[in-house]
This record gives sequence, structure tokens and C-alpha cells, in this order.
Amino acid sequence: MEAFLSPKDSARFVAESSQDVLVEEEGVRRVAEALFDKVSAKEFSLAGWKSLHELNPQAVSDDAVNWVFLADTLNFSFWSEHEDCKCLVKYRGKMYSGYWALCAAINRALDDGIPITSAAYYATMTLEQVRHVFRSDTDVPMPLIEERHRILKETGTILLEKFGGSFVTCVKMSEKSAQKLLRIVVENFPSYRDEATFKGKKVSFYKRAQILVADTWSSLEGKGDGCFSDISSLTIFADYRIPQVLVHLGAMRYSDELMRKLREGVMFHSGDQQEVEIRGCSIWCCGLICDHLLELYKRKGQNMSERINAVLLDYYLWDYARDHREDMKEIPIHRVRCIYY
Ligand SMILES: Nc1nc2c(c(CN[C@H]3C=C[C@H](O)[C@@H]3O)cn2[C@@H]2O[C@H](COP(=O)(O)O)[C@@H](O)[C@H]2O)c(=O)[nH]1
Repeated sequence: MEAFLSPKDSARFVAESSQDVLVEEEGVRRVAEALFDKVSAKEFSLAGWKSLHELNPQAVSDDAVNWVFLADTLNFSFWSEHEDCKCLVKYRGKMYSGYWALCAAINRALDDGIPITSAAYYATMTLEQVRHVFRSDTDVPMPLIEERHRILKETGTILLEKFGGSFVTCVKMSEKSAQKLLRIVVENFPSYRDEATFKGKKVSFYKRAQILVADTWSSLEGKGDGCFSDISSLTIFADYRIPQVLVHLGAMRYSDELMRKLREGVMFHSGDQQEVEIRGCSIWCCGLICDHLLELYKRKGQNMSERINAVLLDYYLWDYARDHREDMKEIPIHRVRCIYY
């Protein structure tokens, strides 16, 4: 059977033949120049994963790795039809939305004594228990709750049967290779197979699998089993926020026809040509931004390959998108209901 192109090769192939999404070389250069002084900031650092995000586990531990595995197994489709009518989770006096609502619900459950990060528990949860753990504090539930229940059962059962119930086993099997861990995840956990066919070729983006490797790296602070020698081989994670911020910053552009559909709130399906173009061009665009950033430092005699990679660029841009919602409201996200991002 023909293998899937890697996310990087998929992105190159999509960007080369994309019709409705364009990577703007001049915009890429401008973004890289604008980020030049940000590289040394905590927002662009591995340490920022903990220091900037109170809901992320702060310890270096097996529990933290299994927390990451649960969070990234459910890390998809938080967008709501109406911005003012969405799932919110209140945790320790603060309201959280989107991805952070998921994390708040996980921590709320743990505080309530529910072992939600244990595969032995989530592999056998009833739908009602899943609804309770991930309940919203508004009357808008978290999207795709039935799918989340199915995926918890599937993923927990596999983790128990093949890996002793802990994602730490997978991390150790990867022998400090990000690509090997990515392969272990995609080969063993079906819900992570974020793949499509584009113009006759099998392409992959592996958004949740790649962010799982990245978050594991961050949670382990890039040390010990998490000292991935090839962490720079990962791409950014093609979700629905990164494309929005790239268009907002002028590094990427949509055709008039695509922009009209996005503004109308047209629902896309995972694997549609325009959806694949948005995701593939986002990955390719960010790869070019990384390359240009590295080049700018190289011209100053500095090798920044340890401080600049797609993971840290992604984290920076995603957090930037979260903090600049209002400025970006003219750029619609692309709407897909799926389990991949
Ligand atoms: N590319 C990229 N996509 C990311 C993340 C994260 C969370 N990662 C955090 C954890 C550690 C890091 O420090 C990050 O702060 C979630 N998502 C995706 O966004 C969407 C949710 O958006 P909203 O509805 O606004 O919450 C949804 O597709 C979700 O899968 C990321 O980092 N990069």
C-alpha cells in the first residue's frame, strides 16, 4: 500500500499546487523580521509551556505525561457556531474557553478525585460520566462529546493492552526520537491518523500526534526521555487558529471565493480540497518563517537552531492568536467538525 507523505512533504506538495490559498513570500519575510526580537522572550521558549499556562502540569512526572496524552487525545474541535454562545468551564474562580476549557475540566475532575488521566478509568467510562467530567458551565456543551467518549474508550483500551496503561511506555520506546514517537502514536492509535488524499496523493498533517510529541517534550522540559534529538523535524500543528493568524499577519492569503465561503460560515469537511490547502499552506508558510528567522540570525553569526523550531513558533503564534482575538475578527476560521484538530 502506498505510504503517506510526511507532514512536511505533504505541505510542500499542497503549497505547490494550491489554488485558493497562497503563501506570501514578502509577508513571510516581514513576519520573520517582526519575530526576530521575540525569539529570546518567554513566549518563544520551551519554559513558556509551563510558566505561561497555569493549567498545564508543572511537574516533570509520569502523571504529567499521562495528563498530556489525555489532553491531546481530546484536543480537537472547540469552536462554537456563535462567539457569544459557547462552552465555558469555570476552574478555581476563572472561566476558560476552547482548548483551555478542556484542560480546566481535566483539572476539575482530578481535584474532585476522579482519576481522569488513568487509562484504566477512561477506557471504561460511560457516556454519562464523560458528559459529567467535561460539562460546561454554560448551557452550551463541549462539541463532539459522543466522539470524545468513543475515542477515550478506544485509546484507553489500546494503551492498557499494548503499553501497560501509560504513555510513558511509548515515550521510552521512542528512544529520544520525536519521529519515532510520532510513528508509534499514529501506528497504534487510530484517532490520531490525520490523513487525506489531495490531487491523487496521500497526504498527512498529524496535527494531534505532532502536538502530543511537542507537549511531551515541553512537559519533560526537553530532558531525560523527553530529550528528543530531532524535535526540529516536527512541523507546526495545522489547527484552525494558525491559518487565521497567518492571514492576519499577511504571510498567507485566501482567494476571494474562499474568503467569501469562510465569511458565510460554510462548513467544510476534513479532506476537502480547500481545507487541505488551508492546512498544508499553513505548515509550509511556518516552515518558511522558521527558515527565514534562522537565516536572519545566521547573517549575524548566530546559530539559533536550538532556539528556533516549528514547535516554538507554533506555540508563539497560537498564544498570539489567543491574545489577539479582537484584532483578528475580520479573518474567519475555517469550520470543520472533526476529531483531528
Ligand atoms: N497549532 C496549535 N493548535 C493548538 C494548540 C493548542 C493548545 N496548546 C497549548 C498547550 C501548550 C502550548 O503552550 C499551547 O498553549 C490547541 N490547539 C488547537 O487550537 C484549536 C483550539 O483553539 P481555541 O478554540 O482558540 O481554544 C483546536 O484546533 C486545538 O486542537 C497549540 O499549541 N498549537
